[in-house]
Amino acid sequence: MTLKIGVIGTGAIGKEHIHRITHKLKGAQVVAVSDVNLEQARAVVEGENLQAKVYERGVDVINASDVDALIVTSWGPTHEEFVLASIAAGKPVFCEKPLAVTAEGCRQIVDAEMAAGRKLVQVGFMRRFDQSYRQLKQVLTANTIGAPLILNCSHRNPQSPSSDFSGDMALTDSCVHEFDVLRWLLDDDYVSAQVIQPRKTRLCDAELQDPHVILLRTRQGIHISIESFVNCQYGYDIQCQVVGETGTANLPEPASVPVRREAKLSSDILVSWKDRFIDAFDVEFQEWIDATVRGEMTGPSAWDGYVVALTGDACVKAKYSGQIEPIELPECPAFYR
Ligand SMILES: NC(=O)c1ccc[n+]([C@@H]2O[C@H](COP(=O)([O-])OP(=O)(O)OC[C@H]3O[C@@H](n4cnc5c(N)ncnc54)[C@H](O)[C@@H]3O)[C@@H](O)[C@H]2O)c1
Ligand SMILES: O[C@H]1[C@H](O)[C@@H](O)[C@H](O)[C@@H](O)[C@H]1O
Repeated sequence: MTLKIGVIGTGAIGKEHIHRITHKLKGAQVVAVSDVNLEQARAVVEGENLQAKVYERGVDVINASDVDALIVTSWGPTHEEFVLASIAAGKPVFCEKPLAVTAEGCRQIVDAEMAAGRKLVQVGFMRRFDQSYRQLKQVLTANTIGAPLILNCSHRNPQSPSSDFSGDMALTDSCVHEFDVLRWLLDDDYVSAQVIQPRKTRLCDAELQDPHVILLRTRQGIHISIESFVNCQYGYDIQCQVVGETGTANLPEPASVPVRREAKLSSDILVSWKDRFIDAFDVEFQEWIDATVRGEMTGPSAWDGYVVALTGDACVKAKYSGQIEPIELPECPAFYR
């Protein structure tokens, strides 16, 4: 069976996903697209040589009779509406992060999915599908470095990731990837957050605080430090080091040829999330397509999206209070265990 997909949002990542589904992956076809920028949606259909209808409204893609499943890659504040409409239509939906821009919005989605009685929602936390994170998890699972005690992580973008990047988006839009992948890596949850605002870089919008340092504590007492620096200038650099009782384990660097030349040793650093996680996105979508065809949902769930949003909210609160703020997670419903 070929899974017939409708895509809402044909911007940067929407285009990427349409391309990989059409030209790289197996088992799915994009049959409908929508974007408030209709011209752009039409250009993507033409550029990718798709046999797909272009709809003015996302909700019409969701309700189209030939669409089996949805991909939501529109602007973050629209996600909640489209995910809820997909659940109401009884159709599986892959939603790019954030699941919703508020924790309340994520909770509505969790409640709607549980009421529907079937897992339909997957959230685009692609790092769980990245080979280097999977290798790091294997090292921890094999107990190679003993119990994890401390994590030192960095999330660095060369420049602010989008033109509308503002306010606390470093905490609610960028570091969501760390919030998700680290609890998955450790099989743990967070209990508190503290946010430090170091000296600001001059090389960004004057109103933006950049960088941030986020300190999280987990139920097992593991201390996590995340440096978020979204205008670091030099590249797209994601780091994670786990300090365990008997050793340390680092997230492997993306492969690059070390060059020795003119008394220097150098290797390339990537500059975009598109390249750093290109293979992870491919694996993420192939697994989603295959699971959806089997009638299953195996990736990061709406509950994961909700936990991440609660963590982001606690970080925003901690940023302005200057205090260590508790992260109070409700018990995970049996539906998601
Ligand atoms: N997983 C990742 O690493 C990753 C990377 C980039 C973006 N994202 C997420 O993907 C989403 C899109 O990001 P992007 O970089 O492609 O942004 P973008 O601005 O390039 O694209 C967003 C698109 O959504 C469209 N849009 C806005 N409102 C809409 C509506 N009501 N109906 C249909 N289309 C609408 C816009 O016209 C635009 O084309 C964001 O939520 C972002 O956080 C995730
Ligand atoms: O939307 C983007 C994307 O998710 C990237 O992976 C991340 O590095 C950026 O900081 C974020 O804002």
